[in-house]
Amino acid sequence: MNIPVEKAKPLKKPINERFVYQDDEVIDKPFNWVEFKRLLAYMKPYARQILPILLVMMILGTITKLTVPYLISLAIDKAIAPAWPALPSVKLLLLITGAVLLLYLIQWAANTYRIKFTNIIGQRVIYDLREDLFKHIQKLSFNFFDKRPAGSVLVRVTNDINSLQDLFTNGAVNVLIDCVQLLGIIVILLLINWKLGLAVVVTVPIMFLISTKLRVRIRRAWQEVRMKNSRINSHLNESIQGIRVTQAYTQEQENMAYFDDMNSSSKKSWDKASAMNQVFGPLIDITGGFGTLVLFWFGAHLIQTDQLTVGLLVAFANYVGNFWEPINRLGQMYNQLLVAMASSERIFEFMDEQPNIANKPGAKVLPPIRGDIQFEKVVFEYEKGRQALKGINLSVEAGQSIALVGHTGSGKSTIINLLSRFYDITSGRLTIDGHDVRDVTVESLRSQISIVLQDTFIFSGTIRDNIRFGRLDATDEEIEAAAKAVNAHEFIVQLPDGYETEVEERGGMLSMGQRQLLSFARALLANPRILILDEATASIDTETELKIQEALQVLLEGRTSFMVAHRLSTIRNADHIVVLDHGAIQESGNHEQLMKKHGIYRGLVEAQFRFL
Ligand SMILES: Nc1ncnc2c1ncn2[C@@H]1O[C@H](COP(=O)(O)OP(=O)(O)OP(=O)(O)O)[C@@H](O)[C@H]1O
Repeated sequence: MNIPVEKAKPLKKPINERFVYQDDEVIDKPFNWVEFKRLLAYMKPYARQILPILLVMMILGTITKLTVPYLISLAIDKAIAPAWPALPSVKLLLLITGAVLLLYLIQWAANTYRIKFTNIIGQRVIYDLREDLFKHIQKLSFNFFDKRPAGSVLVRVTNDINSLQDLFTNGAVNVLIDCVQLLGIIVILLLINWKLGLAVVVTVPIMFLISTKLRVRIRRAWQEVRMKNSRINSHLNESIQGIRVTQAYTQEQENMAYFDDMNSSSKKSWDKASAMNQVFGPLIDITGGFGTLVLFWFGAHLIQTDQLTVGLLVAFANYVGNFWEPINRLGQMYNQLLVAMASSERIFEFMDEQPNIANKPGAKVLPPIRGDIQFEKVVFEYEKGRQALKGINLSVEAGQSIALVGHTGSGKSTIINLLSRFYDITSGRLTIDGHDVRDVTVESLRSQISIVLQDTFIFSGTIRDNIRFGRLDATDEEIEAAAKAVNAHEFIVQLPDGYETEVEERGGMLSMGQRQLLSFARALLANPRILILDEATASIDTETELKIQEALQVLLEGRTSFMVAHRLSTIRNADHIVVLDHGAIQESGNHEQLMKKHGIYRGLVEAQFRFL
């Protein structure tokens, strides 16, 4: 019988290949002393105040902890077993019990304060680190962000700093305590009975080896879990940001399948890691049990041969019980340290990144400018060998309005990026009032230029705060005056709380036009000599456009302005229209002059007219 063979479906691109998320997790890193010292330097400012207290608490805690087993051995040998002739045994027992109680109390107090101060140091260090990192990232130039997805920057400020938090709040000080405790126990064991001490101490390296080896594997397994979770986060972030596009193209199923894939892979690695974790406990117990076996077997022999008392054997067992704890923790700490080192490496990598655009030594403060701008044979490359601007010559007088026109990718945004010195030109010269932009401080240059971008960025906060972003010391009256001047006041007062209305990040509740008017008010408040508008009127309705046109007149008044606009109707009144093509100026002049030329500009205007 012929069974019909189902025709193979054409292979779709596997969904796993659709989304590629960079793994921002370094699985294994050798210990790096230089970085470790750099990390410890963050503790320095607090070391003098807090470290001595910590040390005292640590020593107190350890001494009290290690004295208790010895007192118990005394109770057994001197009070319980044979009565001491000098003192009635009950009295001695009571005395010892009181002493033990007191010691426990001191130990409790010392530990409480130690934990409190460790947390204080840890939190302060993390606060400083996070602050330093954020401050530094804010200074980095555009080309740094061009190279990295926002998610990867975010992960370093959050996840990596958090993984250091563990090290500073629990780790660093506990290592010290554990080392002191371990050393103390070894000395006491050898003092009580060196033979038995040696027999027990020999098991330590075995225990340490098992603990470290196994923990390395467990750590890797958990790192894999973290890596997979981090991918889920990236996908989640992308999915939420792009939810409108996903729904518009009905890609929910595909997205779900991909998410499912990642989710189950994360679950699998979690199962694996947790299974390994479960092996660890019993294994340590078995080794510990083996140590105890040696202790009692050899201890019993020593008691029989009168080399040890019962009380001392109990004390021994007690010390040995306290012995595994620090060893176990030290192994754990070592792993934690390696993870923290990987994180700190990534953090310091960012901190060492130098902003490309920095004040050169001896840079002057740009005095208040008039607004004359000169581009002299300006060449610019984002990437070496690929010229985005090919020798631009442009002379702009103070107060003139310049419109930049051209096909997509012709270099319009690049020109305005260079004006604010977001990038440095590759060759040529760019001057403002005769000052080369590279010779003046970045702050003094940018404070005299305002930029209004097409995708106006609205920060979460009130409407008032968002306008005030233009000049932080502006009064409420100045803010409202600016809003009135650009026709924004009218819509603001209609909002539920007027100027105090809280807008979500990116201004989701405002329309495009409203966002634009807000950013005009922000720019007007800053009162810059040079104003840059990037496609400011691209996507709004005619009525809002009229309002924006009016606002623009107010905004442009008396300033040098650069306007990038795709709607050519909005730039008809510009003093000078510059037509760019493939990074070079092809035509320039005012609207009438360019229309007469029958060149690119006229072509663009006619094309738009036909389209309308
Ligand atoms: N950050 C960047 N890194 C590398 N190349 C870039 C970068 N930004 C722009 N370019 C390239 O530089 C050229 C000019 O881009 P620019 O953004 O100035 O064009 P534009 O005229 O403003 O285009 P549009 O009208 O589409 O905004 C393009 O070829 C673009 O691919």
